[in-house]
Amino acid sequence: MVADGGRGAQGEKQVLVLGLDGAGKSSMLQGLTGSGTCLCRMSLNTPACQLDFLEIGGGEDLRRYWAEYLRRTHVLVYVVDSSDRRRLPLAKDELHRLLRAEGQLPVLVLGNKQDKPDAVSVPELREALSLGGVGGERRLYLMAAQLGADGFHAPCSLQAVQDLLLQLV
Ligand SMILES: Nc1nc2c(ncn2[C@@H]2O[C@H](COP(=O)(O)OP(=O)(O)OP(=O)(O)O)[C@@H](O)[C@H]2O)c(=O)[nH]1
Ligand SMILES: [Mg+2]
Repeated sequence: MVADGGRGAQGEKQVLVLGLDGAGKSSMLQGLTGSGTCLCRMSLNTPACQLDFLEIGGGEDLRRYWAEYLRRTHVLVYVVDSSDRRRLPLAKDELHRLLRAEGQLPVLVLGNKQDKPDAVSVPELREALSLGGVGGERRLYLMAAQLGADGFHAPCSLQAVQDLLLQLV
């Protein structure tokens, strides 16, 4: 691989996966890449390119490092636990901190755990995360997801995630 100091490596696209602890980041990576282990770095070969996923944990101690990984990233996946109503304001603040740090980066927000009875809907999530005001040139998508209820992955939603990522990188 050529060390180009930026986002140029042809064929390899870095997908940064962030979100509060327990949001479902590892569940998404396990579902997409089919790997049973819980590593924070995984690759997925598609006909178009190789998607290199990098997950940084969402615990309070790790969040302060999130922004440092944005520069080499082609697309940010931000996973939110839609049933964690108490921490939606925190998830919003952390997301907007990232959006301010990188003005152009494409973002896919996943409203995860839609299977849970207390999950907020996609329109409610758009409101709670203040996504309506994110405008300008940025490509930002919000998708409902159900990434890993007790090891169960909804294959359709994972395929949709992969398809959208390939459009965004
Ligand atoms: N009900 C339900 N549970 C889910 C879903 N996605 C993930 N989980 C569960 O939520 C818990 C946390 O998921 P992880 O994927 O480990 O979360 P994470 O974002 O990687 O968390 P950290 O690595 O600690 O930052 C696990 O017990 C998962 O099985 C979902 O869509 N529905
Ligand atoms: Mg994890």
